[in-house]
Amino acid sequence: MSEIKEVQKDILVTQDLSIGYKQGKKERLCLLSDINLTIRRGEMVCLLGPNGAGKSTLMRTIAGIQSPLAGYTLVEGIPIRDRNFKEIAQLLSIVLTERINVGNLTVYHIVSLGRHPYTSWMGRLSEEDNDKIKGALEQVGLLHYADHFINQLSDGERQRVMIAKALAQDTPLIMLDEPTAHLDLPNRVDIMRLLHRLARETNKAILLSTHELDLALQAADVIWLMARGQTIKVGAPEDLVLNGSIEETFHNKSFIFDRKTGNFIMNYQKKQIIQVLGNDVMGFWTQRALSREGYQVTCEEAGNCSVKLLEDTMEWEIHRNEEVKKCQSIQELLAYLRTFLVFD
Ligand SMILES: Nc1ncnc2c1ncn2[C@@H]1O[C@H](COP(=O)(O)OP(=O)(O)OP(=O)(O)O)[C@@H](O)[C@H]1O
Repeated sequence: MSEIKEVQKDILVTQDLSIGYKQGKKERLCLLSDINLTIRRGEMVCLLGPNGAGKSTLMRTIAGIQSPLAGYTLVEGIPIRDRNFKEIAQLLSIVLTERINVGNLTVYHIVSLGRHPYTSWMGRLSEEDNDKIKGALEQVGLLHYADHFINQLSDGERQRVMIAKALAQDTPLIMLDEPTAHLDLPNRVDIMRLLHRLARETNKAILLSTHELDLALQAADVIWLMARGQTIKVGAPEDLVLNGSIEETFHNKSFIFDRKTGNFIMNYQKKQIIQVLGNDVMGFWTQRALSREGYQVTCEEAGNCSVKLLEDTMEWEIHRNEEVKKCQSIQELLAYLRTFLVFD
């Protein structure tokens, strides 16, 4: 009991958790064991990892949907294991990936479902329930949509409705399974920013699984980095970049993780070396285009070809042997380079 008291300052604690599957009477597939993780108040944690790493299994086990092979999860010091549905629903709320398709329900009605663990068996909403629903809609910026039917909303707005439902449920921990999966880039950014702001404003703990590495690196307070059979790496995104954990976890011969920008760059086979004179934004995009074309770009003198960037006029000057050719676009530059790649 003393152990449990000690960890109450953290909203979520996993203690010596083992996750996996029972296969038959004796066989077990243990994906990972001795998982000891915590999430503090006001913190947004992103769970990242390649396909099949065990993210969904970990999320389901934390949420009590799946039994752990060993160990347990505590939310505000209360063990999730063996709690009934209503008790768990007062400790954690879950936003699933699936797009909801309930056209004849209003936004208000859907968010009100979050109050289910608190209402009587008749489901009648009290004044407090209605206040929480309106407050949740306000927090996600959708109060003016309260009377709209869900099928009148965009995917981004629907996702915000589901987040409002979780807020109305008023649990210390909110878990989201790939919350940006069906969204375009502006909506993905909005949802991540919203979740980060909500963690701060509500002082709740937010845990989400995602494949959005770049967004997670920018928005998460903490990243849990999961790879099959390896201990979960935990840290601020920047620490995990600097210590090489991100690169190691997503290691693949098709792309390279650029520690300077936090981006993955496609790893093209380099056939030729080319000198590029000039840098800045024009240099960055020229280098990207040349890499795709199979050139290894250098600022040193190399080979028989160099590209000079004329930034004032946005032109590219190609010097090859004694010839000089000016191009007005990267497309033209690449087309020109291709003409003599064939003959070289
Ligand atoms: N019901 C099951 N019984 C046995 N093994 C399972 C079961 N569900 C998943 N697994 C295995 O557990 C491993 C982890 O799966 P999980 O879905 O947790 O990974 P994930 O990281 O969420 O993957 P993804 O990113 O593709 O969603 C996989 O190798 C999968 O084959």
